Amino acid sequence: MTSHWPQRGLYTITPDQQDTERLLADVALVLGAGASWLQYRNKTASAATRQFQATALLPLCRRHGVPLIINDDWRLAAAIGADGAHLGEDDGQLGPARATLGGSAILGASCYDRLDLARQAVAAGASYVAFGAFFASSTKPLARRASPVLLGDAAGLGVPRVAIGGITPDNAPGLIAAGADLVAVISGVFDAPDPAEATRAYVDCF
Ligand SMILES: Cc1ncc(COP(=O)(O)OP(=O)(O)O)c(N)n1
Ligand SMILES: Cc1nc(C(=O)O)sc1CCOP(=O)(O)O
Ligand SMILES: [Mg+2]
Repeated sequence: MTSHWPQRGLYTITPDQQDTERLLADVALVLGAGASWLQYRNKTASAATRQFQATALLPLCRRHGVPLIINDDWRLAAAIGADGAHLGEDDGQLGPARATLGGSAILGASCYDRLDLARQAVAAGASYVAFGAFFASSTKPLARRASPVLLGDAAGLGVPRVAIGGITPDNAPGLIAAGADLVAVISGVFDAPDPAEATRAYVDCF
């Protein structure tokens, strides 16, 4: 269901950035340097700011041919015409999201350290499954931890496997070798002194 988008590569996720100009400038650098997918995630902004920032990111993503996926809120994705949504355990059901966003939308599901959740997610309409956290994450220090073995165990699900959590250009190759199709990164890209250079370092892992 994600077929017209790249099925491998760097999946960048935005940080909690309140300054929209800075957000757009950093995302432009990252997309220009070869990121394959972008997720808009802002856990601290108001609903109005999230709508404003997500709307502003959409033409930028379109210019670079990169899908824009909205974290947590499939209704926002539908409202602005984004390419998909990412739902975790507290973010509602996949079924209504798929019914509203349509068959070609990218619909991601957090599966943490659980293959059973991944199987259920695919049955409910997920177009990719995400596992993590594989390493200690400064963004989410309390994230439960997953083993890379899970990525191999999920090989037969028929959807891309996304790895997340504390991923760096040094540890990404091990996850890719274990079966990750995309690696999802926040701080390793957006906290780097040069986000474009950091992006290229991840892209070179594939
Ligand atoms: C690609 C990807 N994987 C996992 C998550 C985490 O989702 P969730 O557990 O809902 O946590 P929050 O991101 O909402 O804090 C994700 N966003 N993206
Ligand atoms: C948002 C998120 N979800 C995780 C999970 O394990 O489900 S880990 C995580 C944080 C990812 O950020 P960073 O690349 O800075 O570690
Ligand atoms: Mg969530």
